[in-house]
Amino acid sequence: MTMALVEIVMGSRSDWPTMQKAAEILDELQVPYEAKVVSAHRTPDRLVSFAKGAADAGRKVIIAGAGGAAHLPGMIASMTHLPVVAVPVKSKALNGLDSLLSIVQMPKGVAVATQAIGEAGAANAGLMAAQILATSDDELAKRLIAWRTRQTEQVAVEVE
Ligand SMILES: Nc1c(C(=O)O)ncn1[C@@H]1O[C@H](COP(=O)(O)O)[C@@H](O)[C@H]1O
Repeated sequence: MTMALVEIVMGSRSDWPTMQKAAEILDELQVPYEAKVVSAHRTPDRLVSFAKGAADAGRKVIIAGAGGAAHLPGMIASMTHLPVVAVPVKSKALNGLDSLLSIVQMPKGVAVATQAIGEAGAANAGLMAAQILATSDDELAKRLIAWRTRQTEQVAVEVE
């Protein structure tokens, strides 16, 4: 069995349609991952055990998505040295601006790599996680370069 290198965590099952976009990119790049629901607010004990155990469990990067009062990515980052790539999920009430502002304004000393709001941000979170892993994995770096080349070719066809 291949060990998951990336953990995709989200505050609620309702975030999955967004966070699935990260999973799709990781699938395309053949990066093994797991996905689970963890909430700083609703399941605080589960959050602590996940965040404190993630490195020992073999994870190298954490992707964390949450909406509204989105404290999940920052709280995870406070309890692990692993890079946390964050996705502000688009909220119904405020279109994700609340999620973005909750996530992005981290205090100095605890870093979170915040992506754009919604599905594009989730896809880019998958790419960013792969790019981090590719710094020590030459085969993955080749797959990333090929992925980008295909994207460039696709755009070239579309604009012709
Ligand atoms: N922002 C957080 C956290 C957290 O940050 O710990 N836990 C759940 N949530 C968010 O609440 C929103 C609504 O959740 P429900 O759809 O379950 O009511 C979701 O976008 C989730 O990420």
